[in-house]
Amino acid sequence: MIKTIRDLEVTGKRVLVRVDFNVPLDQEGNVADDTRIRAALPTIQYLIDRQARVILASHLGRPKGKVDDRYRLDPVARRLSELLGKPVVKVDDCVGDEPRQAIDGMQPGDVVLLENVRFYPGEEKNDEKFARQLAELADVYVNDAFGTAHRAHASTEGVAHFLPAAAGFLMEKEITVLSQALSNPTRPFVAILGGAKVSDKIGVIENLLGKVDALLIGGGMANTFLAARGFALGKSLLEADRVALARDLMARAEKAGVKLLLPVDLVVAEAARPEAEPRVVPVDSVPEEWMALDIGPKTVETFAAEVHDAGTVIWNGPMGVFEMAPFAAGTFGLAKALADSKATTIVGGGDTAAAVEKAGVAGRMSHISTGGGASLEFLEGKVLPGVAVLMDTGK
Ligand SMILES: Nc1ncnc2c1ncn2[C@@H]1O[C@H](COP(=O)(O)OP(=O)(O)O)[C@@H](O)[C@H]1O
Ligand SMILES: O=C(OP(=O)(O)O)[C@H](O)COP(=O)(O)O
Repeated sequence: MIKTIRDLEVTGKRVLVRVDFNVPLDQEGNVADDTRIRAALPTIQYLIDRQARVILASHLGRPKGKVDDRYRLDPVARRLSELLGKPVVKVDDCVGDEPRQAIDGMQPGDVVLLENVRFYPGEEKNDEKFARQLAELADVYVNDAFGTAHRAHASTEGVAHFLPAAAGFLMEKEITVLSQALSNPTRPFVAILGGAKVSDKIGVIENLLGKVDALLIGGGMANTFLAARGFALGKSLLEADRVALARDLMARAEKAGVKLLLPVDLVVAEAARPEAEPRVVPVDSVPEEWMALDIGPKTVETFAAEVHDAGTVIWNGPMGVFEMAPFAAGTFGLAKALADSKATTIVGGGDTAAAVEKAGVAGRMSHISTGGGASLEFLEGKVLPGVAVLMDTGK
């Protein structure tokens, strides 16, 4: 059993809440999709209502252990303040004197947002000293960052060893819904993978092969598989060192009797730019200096047919660079297919959730998970490190 926020005494306490505010930003640096911020509101509001001092911590992007102004959390603080209808104090550091002083000045019910925890290398290394520095800021710890629960980092795992720790409401809800989907999925069980985090997520496929009936691969992920089939992909996003693995996974899928579908046509352009002139080509005709940036209409049709006949669908990773109009049709077409399907539909990932929202069909999904990689690893049957550390061991 996982401990939850209800099991903690929070009134008047300093509560460190790990949230996943890793949200997409627009060209001006403003929050482009606030799904993940809204998803954390029940926990934050619960703590405000109980007169806790709410100290929020998150990462944004992958600044690789260094301060990077592009990944500061100020725009997130502004959006959160609007959503809560009260001030949110943004601190420019996440450990040390500056946060300590801000926290000393807090009244019950106040909210502080710390700076990006990934500005310190100790975060991703799960460095004990850094975890202790975070723990020093608070009396209790709540983890509501389901989207980052598959990472054993200082703010998601390490810190929980040094404070009374429990899951927030979002974390609890995600685990409940995904467990139900996993326990007895209505078949056919179809998984759709796409997006850009290829090396991160390609390993997941091996475990999914034992669970699903069909696997549809699009987006950046598909390029590596198409390369493994021998197609030339021009300048497309492609992980050359994962091509052999892709080939091996396709062989395993065949052995396991899992239907594995790749794109049959692609939307290509000279560059990933909003004003680019896209062209639809069959997978064997990507021009040398061009990039595959979306799945083509024939592929959408094929994927939609699988979704139509499915009992359960999990989808993580956009089918193309949907942020730009010329490359959005594949992702939006698939989103619509899921919305129209009678299947249980579970969509996961920060960008995928944003895409479904942008397509206007978010309300027609069974569940939108705030975690992409996290929901995939959970559905593989893995115990996520950020969850394991919240288990009630009776201590
Ligand atoms: N063919 C492609 N080439 C380059 N980038 C792509 C391609 N297809 C999708 N993407 C990008 O993948 C990103 C999302 O990937 P990822 O982070 O794995 O998804 P999520 O956040 O939903 O888990 C989007 O920003 C999208 O532009
Ligand atoms: O956006 C996230 O994951 P996702 O893209 O798999 O949904 C999480 O915030 C984790 O980020 P990370 O993959 O940089 O560790």
